[in-house]
Amino acid sequence: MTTLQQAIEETKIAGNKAFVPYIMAGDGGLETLKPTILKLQQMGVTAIEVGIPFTDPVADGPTIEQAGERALAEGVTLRKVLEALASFKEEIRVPLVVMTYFNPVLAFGLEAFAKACVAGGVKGLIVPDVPLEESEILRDTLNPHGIDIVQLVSLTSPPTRIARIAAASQGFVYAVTVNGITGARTSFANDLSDHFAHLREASNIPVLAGFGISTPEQVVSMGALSDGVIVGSAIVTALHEGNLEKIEALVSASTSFSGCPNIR
Ligand SMILES: O=P(O)(O)OC[C@@H](O)[C@@H](O)c1c[nH]c2ccccc12
Repeated sequence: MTTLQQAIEETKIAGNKAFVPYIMAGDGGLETLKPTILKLQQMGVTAIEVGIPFTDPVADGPTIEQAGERALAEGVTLRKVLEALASFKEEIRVPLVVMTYFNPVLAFGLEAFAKACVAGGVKGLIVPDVPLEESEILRDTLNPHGIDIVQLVSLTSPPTRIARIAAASQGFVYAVTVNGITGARTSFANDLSDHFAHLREASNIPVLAGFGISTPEQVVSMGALSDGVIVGSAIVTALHEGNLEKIEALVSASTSFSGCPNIR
């Protein structure tokens, strides 16, 4: 079992759901990266998704796109983020999952990127613009360094594709809960339970739900269908506004499952 999967399984054993916040590295300046990660870890998050700012973030809605623009204006790059992580690696106890588009990785050089990830203590990678069919190169390069490649499943994936993605994904399966881009949503399709039941049946690693989740209530309802949640835009907004109470409320919703029979 990988470190990432292990961290998620531990939340399950404790009767809780995984809570994985997404942050935009360098939003507010690269010097905020360390205090932000340490703060989230202190709040009890399961893992942290560290976003790399990119000029053409095709899967992202306005909240994350704007956070990326702020970080780019601070001169933040993939290399600088990985170097910053390496500088306080010993203090990081939660697994970090880097989320980047493929272009910066290609520009970095795959093997050099893998080594820089190891130096930064990175445990997983999400590259949304590399489809399953092209993802072997990532696994071949990163797996020997102990880094998982997390795959995304969309709501519209047919069952045969869901099975292939679930089998290839490592650490966890990222179940995208909406059709479209990242960003807070007020409602979701109401037929998600069949989709999640099928996905969990097809996966022998945890299934986490992400996209659109922005309130404690949504953490609870999506957590009930899955092994945990990923929250991006709502966290990015709360960090930008310095609203730590909002983050605490979201995290504590993921632990409200204690004592409930585990539905899996
Ligand atoms: O922002 P949201 O709607 O809470 O969605 C999570 C998301 O931000 C994070 O996982 C993410 C940010 N950018 C992405 C691009 C693709 C896949 C996932 C992501």
